[in-house]
Amino acid sequence: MTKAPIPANEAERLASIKKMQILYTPAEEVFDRIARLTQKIFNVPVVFISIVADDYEWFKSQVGLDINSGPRDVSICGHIVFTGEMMVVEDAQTDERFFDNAYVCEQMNIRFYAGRPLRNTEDHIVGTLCIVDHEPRTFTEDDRQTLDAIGYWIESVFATRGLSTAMRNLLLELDEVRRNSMMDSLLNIWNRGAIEDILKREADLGLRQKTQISILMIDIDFFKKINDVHGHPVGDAALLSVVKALRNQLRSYDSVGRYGGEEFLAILPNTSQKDAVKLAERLRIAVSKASIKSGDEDVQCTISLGLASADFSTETVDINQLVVNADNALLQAKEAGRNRVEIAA
Ligand SMILES: Nc1nc2c(ncn2[C@@H]2O[C@H](COP(=O)(O)OP(=O)(O)OP(=O)(O)O)[C@@H](O)[C@H]2O)c(=O)[nH]1
Repeated sequence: MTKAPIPANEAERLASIKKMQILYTPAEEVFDRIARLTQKIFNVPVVFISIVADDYEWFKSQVGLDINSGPRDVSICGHIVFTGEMMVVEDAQTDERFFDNAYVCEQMNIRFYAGRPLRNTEDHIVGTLCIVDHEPRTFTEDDRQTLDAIGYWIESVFATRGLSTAMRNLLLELDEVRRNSMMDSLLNIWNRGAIEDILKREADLGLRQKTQISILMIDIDFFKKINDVHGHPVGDAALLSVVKALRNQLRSYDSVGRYGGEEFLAILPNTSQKDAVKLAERLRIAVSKASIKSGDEDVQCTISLGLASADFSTETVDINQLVVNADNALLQAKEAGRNRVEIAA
């Protein structure tokens, strides 16, 4: 196996990645959508957007892969970071650089690989967009141009990535190990401690900037029954499907975290009650339309939502009380029959 050489500007490259606040962050819908679309366009089983860090590579988004990082010294993407060029390996098993690579042979069963370098706004190569097949493939000039265009799109997203100030501030304070410990490992969203921290920061910002804030307490309806009837793995798949539907509708500067087993807290900064109601309805409908496979059966689930809003320009806001209010509204939504949004009094 040929190890990828380390670029001459490695220290600057790593510092530039750090500034992006992208490593060990929750999944972001925009990257996941691009990865899913790439999979459809090329009809490949595996797509990933990797960020190549000091001694590991981490996947910002992945389709068809159940790992989210790997060691850099066996990373094929590391070669692209070094050369800065798109790399196509039509059959990794007959390529002398990769035939005995641990990724190729074991973990990822890579036969075909194409990767396009991804540059950030400071013109550093931070990682790659990769497509992988378990069979050898040919890659035409047209295919190269398509992969290049999608890579360009990801680079534009790097440039305009709209995280909220509260989330950016939290990320700035955390090293990668702590970031990882603040995420829910099953759902790849913030855990309860993190979402509570973000809420406090949003409240501080709201107070300073005299804006409005809305929060949503969201709970899956009759979730116990899904587990009991279809089993825990289908329950897990249902959780993932709900999160996907929520993330699809939420804006990049909204935050969502797992508040309890099947309960989520969404924070909508700069959002009036009127706009939050519309968004909550969109979330409710999106979840009700999603379905999960259980054998031959399609399993559907719904959510109940409690909404609480506050206006920092006209009232003194107790953020803990706001959470209690959203929780009470959620309880009302449950009592009123579920699959509905209730607004806190
Ligand atoms: N599969 C799976 N189940 C979980 C997870 N976390 C919590 N649960 C289950 O979620 C269920 C929650 O059930 P309840 O609190 O009774 O609520 P419910 O059935 O959704 O009923 P309502 O909220 O009243 O509509 C319990 O059976 C938990 O075991 C998880 O990570 N995976």
